[in-house]
Amino acid sequence: MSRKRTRDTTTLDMFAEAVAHQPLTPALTLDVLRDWADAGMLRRLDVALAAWVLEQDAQATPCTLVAAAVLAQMEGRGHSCLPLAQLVNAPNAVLGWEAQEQPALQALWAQLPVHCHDWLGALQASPLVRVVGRHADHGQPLVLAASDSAQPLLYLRRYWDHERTVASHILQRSQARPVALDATAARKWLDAFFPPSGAEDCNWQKVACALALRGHFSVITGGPGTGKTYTAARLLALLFATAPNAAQLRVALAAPTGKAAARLKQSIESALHGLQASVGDALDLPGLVQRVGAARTLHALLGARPDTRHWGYHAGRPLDVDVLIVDEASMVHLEMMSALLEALPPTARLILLGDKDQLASVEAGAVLGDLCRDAAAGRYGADTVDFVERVAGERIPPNFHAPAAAPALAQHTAMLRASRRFAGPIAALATAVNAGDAAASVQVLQAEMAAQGDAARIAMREDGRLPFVHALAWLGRGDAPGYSAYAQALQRWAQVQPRSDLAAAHPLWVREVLQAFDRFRLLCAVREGAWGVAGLNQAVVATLRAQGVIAAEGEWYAGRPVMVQRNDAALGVFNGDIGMALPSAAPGHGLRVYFLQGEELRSVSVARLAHVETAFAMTVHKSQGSEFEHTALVLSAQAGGVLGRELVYTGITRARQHFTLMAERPGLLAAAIASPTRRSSGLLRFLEGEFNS
Ligand SMILES: Nc1ncnc2c1ncn2[C@@H]1O[C@H](COP(=O)(O)OP(=O)(O)OP(=O)(O)O)[C@@H](O)[C@H]1O
Repeated sequence: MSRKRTRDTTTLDMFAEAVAHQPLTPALTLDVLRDWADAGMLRRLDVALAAWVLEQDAQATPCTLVAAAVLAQMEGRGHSCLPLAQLVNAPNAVLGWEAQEQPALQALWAQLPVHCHDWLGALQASPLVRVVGRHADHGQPLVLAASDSAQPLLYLRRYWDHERTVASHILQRSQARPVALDATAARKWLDAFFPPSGAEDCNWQKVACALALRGHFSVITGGPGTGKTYTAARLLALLFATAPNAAQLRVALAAPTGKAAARLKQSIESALHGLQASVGDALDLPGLVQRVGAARTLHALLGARPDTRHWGYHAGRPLDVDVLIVDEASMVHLEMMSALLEALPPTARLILLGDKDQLASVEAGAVLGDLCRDAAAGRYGADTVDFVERVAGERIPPNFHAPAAAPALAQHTAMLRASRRFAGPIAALATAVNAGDAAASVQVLQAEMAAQGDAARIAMREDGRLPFVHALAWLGRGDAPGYSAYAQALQRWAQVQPRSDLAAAHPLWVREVLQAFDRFRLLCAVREGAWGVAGLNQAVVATLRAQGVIAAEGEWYAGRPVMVQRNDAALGVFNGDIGMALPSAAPGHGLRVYFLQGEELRSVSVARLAHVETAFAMTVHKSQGSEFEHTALVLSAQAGGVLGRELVYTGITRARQHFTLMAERPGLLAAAIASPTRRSSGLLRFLEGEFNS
């Protein structure tokens, strides 16, 4: 069979033709998979797994090899396992290939067994596959979890282990005996922290605190501005107020990125200061603020060892904490969650905060989404309803009660439903997108543009004209800023540099430039292409050069915003941190990269920062945990399967005051809204006790 490195219809037709006229042997199967990798339909890594399976098991059948390659492909797309029956019956529902690739897929499928049980039989016969409940664990590289009642799932061993670890810890934590609680004291403090407002039927923030007081595990989810951090700060104060040994309470704050961690610490501390008025001298809140450790990335908290999968803290050397609050938990991938739960002592309380509807991590797993499957419905059991009424004085409305058996996890989960910060057209658009209603989303956009013209808070262009994207990036629109505000701040260096009080003026100027830059951001669905991160970064740099704002050449220039790509604990910079190269105050000391972390300004010499990327444009994935006054979401027609509902929702909810959508062609927004991302995972089945070995 010929090998071509481009994906064109002729080549793919030739694959289909060749497969149709030869008996399908394992060797031919590998050839087909390699051809697919050459055509860019699979990764070489995916085929390498299939080839390795055949090397190790000479009896491996074609369907075993295909399942192995697709499993590896799924892992690359963020799934923790492969739903086997779906692959057998509707391969393209799993693979999502384009129309021109269908004949090649169909030709191979015509030669493979039609029934899932034949695939299962082939996998079960392989010594490389451990069938859960049937085979002992000998370290087999693949794990098959099959049951009569539900879809069989095929795992790479590593992800099976991680899901099992996460599920067993969460089950233990959510089924553990409730913590002994002085209900009268708890009620007193809950009433003090959440005075009646009459705004909602049920104060879900108060409910969330009550639920979290009862156990060692709790999930607080909600959209932007629903008060997750506000609630978590009150919860901390409650734990402090009701702890027998409050003066020794060890509190840690963490998030997947440095920026989100710093933001969490800042918000918790300001919320605690704000509480002082309602507690007077009765509670030593400054003492509690002191007990809150530095906000850290999860990598730093767990003592990640660079370039290894090992962690400094684990079951044998647990973290030294009593309460751990993790923000932006939707970005915590399966492996990280597994490491975190292993390292957390059983007596410590874990509080996960996050928006379940946001994009999941790039890496495999969608743990928060899985854990929050029941969050909207509530599903609270009678015990929980009684407890909340007794301790918080809140009546959970009957439509949130469990109709029958109440799932253990749901009793530890609270969803905050009212946004305090996020209102108006941006919130209406986010709600319509989240509901999967493309027509309503477009209507919200059009109504705002028609009514407000240039002053519209949300706007959209779908005509695919790149010059408009470039103009937006420079000038913004109406009151919505672009990068010209940052350019002006940057150019003030000419006035700042000669000042006699430069040592004092320099940090103020650096803050001003960083804050001006943070007013606007271009967010992209993809990295490559003119409508991706690479093309838009180049375009903004070209505009800045043409305007004489930055140096005409060179990788490093004053005003270059960079995003850190790798954690470097020694330098104190972490994946996702954004800083800016600017002249240092000391003459002749060249450029340093300045980072604003909370209120603290830090700098690192450019020479020491090896793994960074220019950050005028960034992916939506990397923008999680950040917000900008004006956010522009740029949708490339090349984004394919990446364009999904969660990506659009996450992009919109990064906007504080203005949101602009720019699409390469009409219909991209509607298509994205119609494509919710479903990550395959067996976590809920683990939690329901279906897999127990
Ligand atoms: N019950 C409340 N009463 C008054 N103000 C509130 C209440 N809940 C939240 N807020 C305010 O609303 C704003 C948003 O709250 P907060 O930052 O806690 O939300 P969040 O869900 O953590 O937001 P994000 O999406 O940024 O993570 C804050 O200014 C907070 O002080």
